[in-house]
Amino acid sequence: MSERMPALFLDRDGIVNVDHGYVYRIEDFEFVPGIFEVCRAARARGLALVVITNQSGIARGYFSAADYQRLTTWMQARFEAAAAPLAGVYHCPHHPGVSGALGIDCDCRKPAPGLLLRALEELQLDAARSVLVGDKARDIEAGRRAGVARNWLVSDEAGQIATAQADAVFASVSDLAHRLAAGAVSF
Ligand SMILES: O=P(O)(O)OC[C@@H](O)[C@H]1O[C@@H](OP(=O)(O)O)[C@@H](O)[C@@H](O)[C@@H]1O
Ligand SMILES: [Mg+2]
Ligand SMILES: [Zn+2]
Repeated sequence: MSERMPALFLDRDGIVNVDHGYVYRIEDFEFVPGIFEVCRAARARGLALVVITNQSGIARGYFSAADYQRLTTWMQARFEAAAAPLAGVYHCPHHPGVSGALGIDCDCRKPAPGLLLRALEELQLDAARSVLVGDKARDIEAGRRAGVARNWLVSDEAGQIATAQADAVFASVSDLAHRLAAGAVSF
């Protein structure tokens, strides 16, 4: 039996790309500075890269599942081209506050741990050696509930670390990239 790999779980909006609000068009998808450096550092340490994202814009009718998939396919190609291939991308299309089939109280919308638990199982990942990077308290909570060992918050809001119960806080993704390069923090 092969050994489970550790992972770097990445929130999407706010960590991979600038959160302009329910982004679904390629032309609105702006990579956050430093994200590829962080991902290459993780790959160099043997971590699989997995994106975990709430996409309630689908349930809300702001964009379609096909729109989401088109952007995701393009994003995956950009990661490949940056020598940081993604092992998986998991999304929650639901929102409990809307009508329709996707208007459910699901187990995958963060802070619920469902997407992480699915990725851990399907990709045979080791939560105890994994790291999650998110920009919201709900990302940190999902990571903790899934048993991810280290849950890091990127936030420029003072006081967020205590509220979010994060294991570390970074002012920006490029701040994290610089600290990794300097050896001040490691995967
Ligand atoms: O950060 P991740 O999980 O990758 O994705 C978040 C997005 O789905 C959107 O989530 C929304 O929150 P609500 O889903 O409406 O609560 C808002 O925060 C939007 O600005 C944001 O674009
Ligand atoms: Mg986010
Ligand atoms: Zn869901």
